[in-house]
Amino acid sequence: MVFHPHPSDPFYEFMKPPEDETPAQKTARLKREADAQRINDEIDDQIKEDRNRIKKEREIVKVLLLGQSESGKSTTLKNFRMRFAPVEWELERNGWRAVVQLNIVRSINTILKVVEAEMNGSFAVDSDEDGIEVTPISAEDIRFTDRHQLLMIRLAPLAGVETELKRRIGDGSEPITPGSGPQYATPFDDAGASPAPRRREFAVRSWKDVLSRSIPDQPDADDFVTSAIAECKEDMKTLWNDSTVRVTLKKHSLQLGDTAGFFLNDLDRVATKDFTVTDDDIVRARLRTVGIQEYAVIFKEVGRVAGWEWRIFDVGGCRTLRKAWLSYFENVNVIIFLSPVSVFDQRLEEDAKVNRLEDSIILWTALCASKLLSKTQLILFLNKCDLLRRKLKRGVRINQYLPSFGDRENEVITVVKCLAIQTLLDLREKFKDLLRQHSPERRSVYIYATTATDTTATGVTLETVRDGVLRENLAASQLI
Ligand SMILES: Nc1nc2c(ncn2[C@@H]2O[C@H](COP(=O)(O)OP(=O)(O)OP(=O)(O)O)[C@@H](O)[C@H]2O)c(=O)[nH]1
Ligand SMILES: [Mg+2]
Repeated sequence: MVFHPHPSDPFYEFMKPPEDETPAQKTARLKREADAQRINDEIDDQIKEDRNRIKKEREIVKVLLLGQSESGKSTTLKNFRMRFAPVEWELERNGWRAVVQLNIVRSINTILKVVEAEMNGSFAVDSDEDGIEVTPISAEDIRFTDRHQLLMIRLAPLAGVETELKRRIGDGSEPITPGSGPQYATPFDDAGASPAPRRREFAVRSWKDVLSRSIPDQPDADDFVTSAIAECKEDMKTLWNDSTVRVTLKKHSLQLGDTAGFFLNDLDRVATKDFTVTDDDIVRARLRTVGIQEYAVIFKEVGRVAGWEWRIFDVGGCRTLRKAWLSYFENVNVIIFLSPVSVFDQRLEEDAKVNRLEDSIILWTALCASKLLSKTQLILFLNKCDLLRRKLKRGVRINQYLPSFGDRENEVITVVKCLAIQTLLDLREKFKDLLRQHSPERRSVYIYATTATDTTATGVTLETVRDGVLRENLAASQLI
């Protein structure tokens, strides 16, 4: 609507039409006024739109998943998406089939390499992608037979299957060697030395690239990879269940059952032509993150809030990739830090000198001390509780590796459950103390004991986390 001032308005004199205006002049004037009004309205709309967008962006919660490699960041992201973005989750389901298949053939090929080295009586520090360190051991107590030779021959095609799967998964994205290059213990440090990585693992820049590629809706039973895996099923089972092979793996300290992407106990189901991927398979499948992945999760209704959006960023946790985290620290609302609790007897893949739990502590301390992150809400997941229990059951103790922990030699805690709880309590206190000592200002941290592969329990934890963030946000906005 064109604005016409009232005769009492001081602008009236300026804006009133000339008295001798011809009909043509009047038409032109009215058009000019209408054009001016339209432009005005467009500018008003744009301002309104910008205001709404800025308001909405302020309401979007920016969440970073941080932690060392294999701490469970991507698995936590999968849980978020499974629980709160079920439609997209379903669309991606079949894309994970190839990742599970790659996990299977990699485990088998790893076993084959160790067995082969053992059969040859040789030892080698393998520098290829698996980086299996085969140490010399006496061959007397390991007796291989022709049956093993035959198995090796029959399973040899799986090397080609692994290459093909990597080509498919990596095609269009970029297989990278995450363990090489300058290393950063924390994102705030200068580059440290670059020791040779112990094991190199297949990685892609983003799942989106992998999963959005042309993936058939149904398993293709005639596909070369699926057929080859199905044909090798019985031999793979025989290899995995063979007692001589098990002794060999044990001698080389290869705890395959505890490693990422382990599916050898599920071969009857997963090594078949009509294998359909379950939720559990997806959370157990391992695909190392190299690039930073961003996913939006929209909560339909939380209390009285509807359509609340979280932007979740999943980073690569390897030391060579930590510098890249820094550019995501600005305006981050929530950090979910994952510290795997079962790793106290393990060393970093990228630097064999560093104990994995100590690495996690260094990283947590640096994040707590950062001024840039002093307003960020911290949430700590003490993850891989299932593996902690399994390790404790095997008799491995934290104070054998880190003497400052669980220093209660006189205390006899025989029940694994109690020991696990005690270890978790010790760790919780340690992480809390570090926050208290290093945070630039007083703040709290929410700590959860998690097993990210247990999707039911993790789903409940994520709801609690979401509700906690909502409460903190409301409290903060009332303070403002
Ligand atoms: N048993 C067990 N396995 C877990 C748990 N959390 C994660 N995993 C497995 O550990 C492996 C590594 O987890 P990811 O989520 O890929 O680790 P990440 O932190 O994203 O690692 P990067 O991408 O290398 O930084 C996967 O195979 C997961 O299935 C857990 O609580 N228990
Ligand atoms: Mg990851």
